Amino acid sequence: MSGDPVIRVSHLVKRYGHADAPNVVDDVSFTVDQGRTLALVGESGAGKSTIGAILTGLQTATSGTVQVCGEDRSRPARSTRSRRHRGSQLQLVAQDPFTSLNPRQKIGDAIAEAVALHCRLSPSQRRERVRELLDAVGLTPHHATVTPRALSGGQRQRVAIARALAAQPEVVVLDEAVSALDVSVQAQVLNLLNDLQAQTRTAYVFITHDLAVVRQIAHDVVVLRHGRIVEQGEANAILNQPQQPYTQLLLASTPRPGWTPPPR
Ligand SMILES: Nc1ncnc2c1ncn2[C@@H]1O[C@H](COP(=O)(O)OP(=O)(O)OP(=O)(O)O)[C@@H](O)[C@H]1O
Repeated sequence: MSGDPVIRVSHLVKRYGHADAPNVVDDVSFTVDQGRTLALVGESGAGKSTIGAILTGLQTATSGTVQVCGEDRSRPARSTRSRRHRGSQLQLVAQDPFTSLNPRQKIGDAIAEAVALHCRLSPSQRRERVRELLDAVGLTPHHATVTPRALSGGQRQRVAIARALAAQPEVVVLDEAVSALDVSVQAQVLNLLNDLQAQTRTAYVFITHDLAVVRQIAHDVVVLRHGRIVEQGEANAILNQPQQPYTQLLLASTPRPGWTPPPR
């Protein structure tokens, strides 16, 4: 894998519905290397989630190609085996883990289920792996015994991350994964993601409308508007010296480090 991007998206186009419908993703190309975080940013309707849905196989591209770990993902998986194989390479963490967590299932069982799907382990090895995953995301064995309702939003998002990591994927796509959290909890989850990445070299595709979040997590940025790339490059360059008026406008509406709230 060394040196090869884990994600390669080339000339991606997506239209919903008839052939004359507008392209909601229009000729988008980017790569993501192992151990790096690419942020897809842009205002509502820019096409960010559609790109995430194509990467995760929930949507099919109209044209263009998507490769994950060198394998073509442009067509949907045909078999359960192929879906599982793809899941072992790429996992999704969505904005609201309530949609992916069964409200009646204990957290330990939810994580054990994800472990069992991707690794052949004995029951005792599986319990050990669940403990390791809970520990990796800053939760305790006690949390394994409760249902999602007993957890805070930040803790639920940690569970969603643990479930994604159970597959030991090369890539995690995070679609507005911290948007619903308070800023301080957001910072904790972003720190956790950074720490996990340093250990595992997992690549992240981070979908967000929030440039303050981009500042904390991204190595590279793709700025989208109406489905097209406005600007792309290293996060430092884009955030500190944006070249395009649209990026400048996005940045101007985002608090910067050192920003203090106006007096009340
Ligand atoms: N299933 C669908 N059918 C038809 N149109 C869709 C569908 N999903 C998204 N769209 C349209 O595609 C465009 C891009 O939507 P998308 O959700 O990808 O944007 P986004 O940048 O993620 O926005 P947001 O931040 O609001 O989620 C929008 O105009 C949206 O209405």
